[in-house]
Amino acid sequence: MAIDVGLLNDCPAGLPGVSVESEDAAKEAGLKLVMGYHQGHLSLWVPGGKETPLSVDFSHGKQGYRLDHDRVRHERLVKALGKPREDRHRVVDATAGLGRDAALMAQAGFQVTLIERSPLIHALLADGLARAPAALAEQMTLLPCQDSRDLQDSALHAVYLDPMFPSREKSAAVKKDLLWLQWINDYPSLEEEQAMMEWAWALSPHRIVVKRPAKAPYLAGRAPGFSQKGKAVRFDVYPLG
Ligand SMILES: C[S@@+](CC[C@H](N)C(=O)[O-])C[C@H]1O[C@@H](n2cnc3c(N)ncnc32)[C@H](O)[C@@H]1O
Repeated sequence: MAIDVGLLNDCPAGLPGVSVESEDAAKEAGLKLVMGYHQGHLSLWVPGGKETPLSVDFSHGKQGYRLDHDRVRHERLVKALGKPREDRHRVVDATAGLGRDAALMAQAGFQVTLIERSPLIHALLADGLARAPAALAEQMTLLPCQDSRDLQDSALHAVYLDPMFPSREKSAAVKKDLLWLQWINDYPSLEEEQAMMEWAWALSPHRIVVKRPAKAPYLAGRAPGFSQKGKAVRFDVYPLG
């Protein structure tokens, strides 16, 4: 079950969580995470913890480096997407999360529609996009917080899926941001995975690309046409036409 997050007074209105006056109050209330503004970014962090707060930043740090024009075409995700055909440059990122993969796809030249159903993660993403470089932000459209399966769309190059998958590693080895995402999100059931695949199929994109941990079973048990394999993750590609 997802945990409750402490919401400081400066958080956007309407988010789910427990209102707290201060970080100390969140800690005293036993809340594992708190949300508020840190250095001008909407952020999530462990109250009283030493870890750097988590926010979405498309300009600096590791993400900024990966977005370099020359590097992006070497990314396995971009290879898995292949070259867009005709005038189909649009990709639906149905599990947008913190928008990292969406930014790679946008930088590779795709027009990306981002969908995120967790209100807290959606708020982080919206804040990051509001600060993103204009050229990148123009390639990315964040829809209002919703379940992607409510979307009907057509003429897509690809639907991209990166649903949560339980980590096999011990907590200390799991990256901080991944661990925190795991705290506030529930894992999809097999039925949900199947529904996600069926929805993606029904949109008739040229291909569906699914990100999985390297050793994880195929999403919804469906074998892909081929995979782009890396050490830690692989991208399963379902060419549809
Ligand atoms: C592993 S994260 C994705 C990380 C993302 N690829 C990135 O680069 O930051 C999965 C995200 O998908 C979202 N999600 C899962 N099922 C969804 C659905 N049916 N509709 C919209 N969002 C969904 C979860 O809330 C979670 O934030």
